[in-house]
Amino acid sequence: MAPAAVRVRVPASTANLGPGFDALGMALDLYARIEMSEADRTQIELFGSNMQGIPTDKTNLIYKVAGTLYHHAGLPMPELSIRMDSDIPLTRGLGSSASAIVGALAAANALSGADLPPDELFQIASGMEKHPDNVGASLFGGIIAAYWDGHEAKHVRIEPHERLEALVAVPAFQLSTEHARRVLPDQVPMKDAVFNIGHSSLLVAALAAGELGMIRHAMKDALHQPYRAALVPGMEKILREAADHGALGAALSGAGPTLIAFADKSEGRQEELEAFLRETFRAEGIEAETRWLRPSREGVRVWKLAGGEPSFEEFAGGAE
Ligand SMILES: Nc1ncnc2c1ncn2[C@@H]1O[C@H](COP(=O)(O)OP(=O)(O)OP(=O)(O)O)[C@@H](O)[C@H]1O
Ligand SMILES: N[C@@H](CCO)C(=O)O
Repeated sequence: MAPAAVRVRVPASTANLGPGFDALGMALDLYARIEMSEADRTQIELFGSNMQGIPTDKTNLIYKVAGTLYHHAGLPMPELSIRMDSDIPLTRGLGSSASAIVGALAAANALSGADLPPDELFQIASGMEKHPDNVGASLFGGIIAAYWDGHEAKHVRIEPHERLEALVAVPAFQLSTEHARRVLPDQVPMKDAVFNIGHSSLLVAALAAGELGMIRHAMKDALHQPYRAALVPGMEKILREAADHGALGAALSGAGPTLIAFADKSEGRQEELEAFLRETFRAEGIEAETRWLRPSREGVRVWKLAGGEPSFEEFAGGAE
């Protein structure tokens, strides 16, 4: 039976991990939350500072994605009451759009009673986002190796190593994926393609085998980061020197402008690495907020509400 209301919690994600352009993603323990129920008239309420500028009418991405799910399931689209809160900064390379897509699909899937299997949601989400890296991570959690060929997406999930943690440096400016894809060339030299196949393969093997020491050799890219460097001052220096300050490896997170550095929790050089990232950005005149995150082992989680649950504000504040 379809529930009267549902809530979902969906993780942020970092895409590419350097060489795995449009193919690798990792879920991070930073979350967005959505509550959805049927209503007489559509109403969208957004909470928190990360929702600024997001529309609250039927052009809202959450509402539109829910419509796609109902359409896909062959069900009539109802009017909806939607509430959303997010700790994921918008348009910074931490997968805010993927979290919105996956969160809305999972919520509408449960609310409608369609109960499509997770892989079907993955197909729909990959088609919407046009690459499977962020949506796969937000949906399944952990680390995802995936492709989407324009018709079909396939993935394998890798369990993150228990000592792996990530430092993100989030600059105080936005960079849309659309803009950061426009600077990429249509064609690349064969040697760059071969470079990325080798490094991406090594990275996947290192992550799967838990060989953290191999990450610094593998996390190098010739397909997108060199072209995007001009959009993110300080990025080249961070990618070149982060390992000298205790990082296992560093990459542009998704389409940027956030930089992400991975570390081994047991090595104890967190403060040095954090200062290096912040000061490198500051030397370019950019304020960046730094934050340590862990991989989120869990992907999107759904609760069907029966009544008597804590308020949405309490849920958004961490109550479950
Ligand atoms: N909760 C939301 N509700 C509605 N629209 C959203 C929401 N979250 C993100 N979006 C839309 O997605 C856009 C950001 O998508 P974009 O792909 O450019 O960046 P990102 O997903 O944050 O980063 P990246 O894809 O590089 O990891 C926002 O400007 C907004 O239009
Ligand atoms: N793989 C994508 C992630 C951003 O959505 C890119 O780098 O453009």
